[in-house]
Amino acid sequence: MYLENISLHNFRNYTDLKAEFVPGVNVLLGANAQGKTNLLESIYVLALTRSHRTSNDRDLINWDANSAQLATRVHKNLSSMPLELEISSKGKRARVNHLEQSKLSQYIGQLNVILFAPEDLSLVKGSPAIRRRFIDMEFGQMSSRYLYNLAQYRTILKQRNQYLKQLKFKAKQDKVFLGVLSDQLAAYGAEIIFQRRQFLKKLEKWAQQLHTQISLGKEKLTFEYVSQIATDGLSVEQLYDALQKAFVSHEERELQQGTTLVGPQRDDVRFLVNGKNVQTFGSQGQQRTTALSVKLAEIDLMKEETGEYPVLLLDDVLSELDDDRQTHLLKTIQNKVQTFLTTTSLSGIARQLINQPRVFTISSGTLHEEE
Ligand SMILES: Nc1ncnc2c1ncn2[C@@H]1O[C@H](COP(=O)(O)OP(=O)(O)OP(=O)(O)O)[C@@H](O)[C@H]1O
Repeated sequence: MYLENISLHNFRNYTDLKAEFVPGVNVLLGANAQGKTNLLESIYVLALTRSHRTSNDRDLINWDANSAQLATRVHKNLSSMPLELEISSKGKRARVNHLEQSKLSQYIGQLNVILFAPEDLSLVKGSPAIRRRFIDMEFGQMSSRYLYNLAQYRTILKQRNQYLKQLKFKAKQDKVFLGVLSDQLAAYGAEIIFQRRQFLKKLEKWAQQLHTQISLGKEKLTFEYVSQIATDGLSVEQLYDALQKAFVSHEERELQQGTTLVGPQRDDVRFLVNGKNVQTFGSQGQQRTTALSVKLAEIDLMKEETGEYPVLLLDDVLSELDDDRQTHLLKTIQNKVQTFLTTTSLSGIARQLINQPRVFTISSGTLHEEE
């Protein structure tokens, strides 16, 4: 799939922007703080209805305005379709083919994007929360059922945590309602863990191939799902039973601490290179290769799952990669993945590897196409 164009009204520092893109590589060139990342962010927001760098939607609206409008035409399945998103203090409204969607989860998935930024190294080096967010965001784009399970789980988790806090201060504890919440949580939690494991299995297959290529056959990348309960090879029903048992065995501690201690909100994924945890034992280079392989693997996985390649957003990453990795990345995307890449200079980029890029210069929220 690719974006034919974009139109932004009062999004960040773009008061009025209209641009046409090429299906190949679109280079966004400009000095610092001109709006390069804002433009990538707008594409990300059009895909996922939320930003990758702020959870406060107000930040996305121009400081002098009350609402922002974003629109694009997405080309896929040999035709094209308009997507529109409005962000205001009242919330978000999304339209597909001019039809308003009653739920944002119905809108998400029409446009698939993969964002790659320098901080993606934290996917390997950072906290488990970063990896959970990665799984949830990427997998959520491919499965509305997963998004639904996640939303249900989060709502019940919040209720259960509130209830645990209340119980903590009660002399006489009525645990019947806690049992009901635990049961619901186990049901959604089991689905989530099952789907995550399936997703990771598929992603691992693609990431493994890429990692082997980039490391010239020297390294084998594997993934491991990390949870307080045993999850290996278990069905949804078995995971449900395991979670229920875990809630029972953790009940005393949960009551003391006033929070839920087991479940997918605490799980993690470990990346292993030649059987060793790359987070603790990997060199800087191995960690970079792992992050790159995992991100690039998403491109192939999305194609496998949805039938279309996603749109790739590269925020200032080419200059961060050494020549070999840069070459690998550019060869992977060449002629198949629409790519938007931001850079402050073209000098560090192997331009000969990019087939007929369209170069836009960005300055103070305006765009000019270079001849
Ligand atoms: N809500 C907003 N309304 C108006 N302007 C905004 C808003 N949010 C951010 N900006 C402006 O956008 C600019 C930052 O743009 P952006 O983050 O896209 O920079 P960039 O071109 O990617 O630069 P760098 O190369 O430093 O990352 C800043 O000048 C900032 O003041």
